[in-house]
Amino acid sequence: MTDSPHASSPLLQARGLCFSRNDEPVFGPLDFTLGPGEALLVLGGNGAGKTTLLRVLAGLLPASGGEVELQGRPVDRDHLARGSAYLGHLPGHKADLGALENLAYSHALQGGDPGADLAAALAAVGLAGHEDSPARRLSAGQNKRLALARLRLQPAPLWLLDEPYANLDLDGIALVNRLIQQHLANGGAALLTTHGAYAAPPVPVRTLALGPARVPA
Ligand SMILES: Nc1ncnc2c1ncn2[C@@H]1O[C@H](COP(=O)(O)OP(=O)(O)OP(=O)(O)O)[C@@H](O)[C@H]1O
Repeated sequence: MTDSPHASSPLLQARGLCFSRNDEPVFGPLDFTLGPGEALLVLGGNGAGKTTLLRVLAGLLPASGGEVELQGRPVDRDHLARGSAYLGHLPGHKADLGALENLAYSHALQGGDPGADLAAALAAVGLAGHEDSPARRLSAGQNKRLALARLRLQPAPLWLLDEPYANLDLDGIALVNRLIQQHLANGGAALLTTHGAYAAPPVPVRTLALGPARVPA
């Protein structure tokens, strides 16, 4: 996926990465690496900091300390945002725009290939026939599928998937697994969280355990 002079470096490397809120540690310090073709499952109970970690790696939140490198280069939040594709709990679609318009909007925003066949991308996630449906009229699972179409078109090597199986039927779960498999086979990497005992990526995964959530005194 990269032909940079740093191609032999891990795709992602975190050293001493930590995040605190109001001086209360949420996670870390964490040290981990993720190579091309690898998946890392972030484990931890409710409130352990899994979403926060993914948001820090997506450049959406500032780390409180530590360093992150992408393909051997130290990166700031802007680089993280550009070098990763984040699939969060909330799909972030424009409620009044149709599925195809939403996809076109996010695709343009991420600087995607202007020649991409967006209708085919919708069909590939099972949304053929919903091109003109406003996002507010899509079900939770259909909104997740629309977010998966966006993810599939994003050229970022690092995928950050927060509960990617949530709201999906069995066919949708298989779709996520296929997308992860293809992404890894293409030299990408994925960090993901899942609470679902019913779903896990069909690839060897390493795990990263976050500590238990803090219980207020
Ligand atoms: N916007 C916020 N403002 C203040 N505290 C927050 C905010 N978002 C999360 N937190 C707190 O940060 C901690 C970590 O939350 P986070 O969402 O990262 O946990 P998680 O491991 O993803 O949990 P879950 O499994 O329930 O999704 C929790 O204690 C949570 O209450």
